[in-house]
Amino acid sequence: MFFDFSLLQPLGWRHFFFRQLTLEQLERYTPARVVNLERNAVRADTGGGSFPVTLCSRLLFPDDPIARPTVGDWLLVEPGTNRAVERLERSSLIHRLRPGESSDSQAIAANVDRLLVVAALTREFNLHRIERYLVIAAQAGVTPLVVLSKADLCPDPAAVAGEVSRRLRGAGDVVALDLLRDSARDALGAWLDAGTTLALVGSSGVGKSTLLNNLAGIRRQATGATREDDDKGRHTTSSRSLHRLPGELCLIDVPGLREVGLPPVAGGVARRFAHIEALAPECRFADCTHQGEPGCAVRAAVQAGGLTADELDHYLRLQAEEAANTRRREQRSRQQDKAFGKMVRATLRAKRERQGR
Ligand SMILES: Nc1nc2c(ncn2[C@@H]2O[C@H](COP(=O)(O)OP(=O)(O)OP(=O)(O)O)[C@@H](O)[C@H]2O)c(=O)[nH]1
Ligand SMILES: [Zn+2]
Repeated sequence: MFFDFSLLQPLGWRHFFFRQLTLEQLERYTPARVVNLERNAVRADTGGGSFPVTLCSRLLFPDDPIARPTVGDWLLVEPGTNRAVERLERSSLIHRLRPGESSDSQAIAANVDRLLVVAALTREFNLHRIERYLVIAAQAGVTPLVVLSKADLCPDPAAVAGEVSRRLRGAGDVVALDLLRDSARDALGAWLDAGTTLALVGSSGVGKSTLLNNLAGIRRQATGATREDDDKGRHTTSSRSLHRLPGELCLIDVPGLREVGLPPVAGGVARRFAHIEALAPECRFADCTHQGEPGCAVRAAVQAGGLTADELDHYLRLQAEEAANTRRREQRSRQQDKAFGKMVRATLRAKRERQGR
């Protein structure tokens, strides 16, 4: 008796996941999507509502912490016991540098089709912060959709949208909205096919919950009151959830995502700034840093107006950050390997000594 897979489609199930299953797994387990994660409590859904699942120890303590199930992951669950025995390969993974002193990646959301980057058109508006999310999207291979909220508070939202759009260079879309009055579904409809999974990111107070409610068809009364200190701390829970919205949309909400350090893996910056990287081979020096060397094709592009100095400057800074994070991670894992090797040698030596006696 097989499970009815049509129940999973509104949850984002697709061929990519189905083809990972063996016949035996099909008979024994049910696929379930992780819809809530709070500390070690995991809830999943098979189409009929969420329920708690326990993770087998292999899933709970993988070699690489990034492999641990996160919101949006598909698990194979044993009916009856609700024990998850397997995590399916991900179609995408949004991750960032784990905040604090660590050099690890932190998984934010798995199996995401589009990254909804929300930024408010207020005094706190910051193009560089948006661009940072764009690198994270590029790293994950997920197309971004930038939602500029609070358009009603900005004298010329179209101009800002145009500026963001130029920076995107076709690698995503931009929409400016008054989230309290406009219909987000009308405005974003073209990008929201049934079965799409969105991940919602943006600073505190930019309107993420308002956008979620708007997409869910819940329109709160406009109070006219807007918080002035949008970027300042407001305590948010650590719970991350996947919400099911009308039109078979899944939206992953990541509260409290204020720090967005680039994950310690190369690739995101190069992909996001492919138009700059493509110029580098034209520089006179193969190791040109584009910081003032003669014959620099990248600086020449700035002179010619094809690139703004600000964009180049931010690219260089993000590139340095990504490289530093990656280096730190490699150093750490070398140290761990060394410590592990030392332990193995000590154990072998002890064994030899015991046998020698
Ligand atoms: N004028 C105006 N106010 C908005 C708009 N969108 C959201 N707001 C208001 O901005 C405030 C913050 O919105 P939220 O949706 O709570 O922001 P958030 O991003 O979910 O914030 P956190 O939960 O802290 O991450 C609320 O008072 C909203 O009513 C908009 O488009 N225009
Ligand atoms: Zn150069």
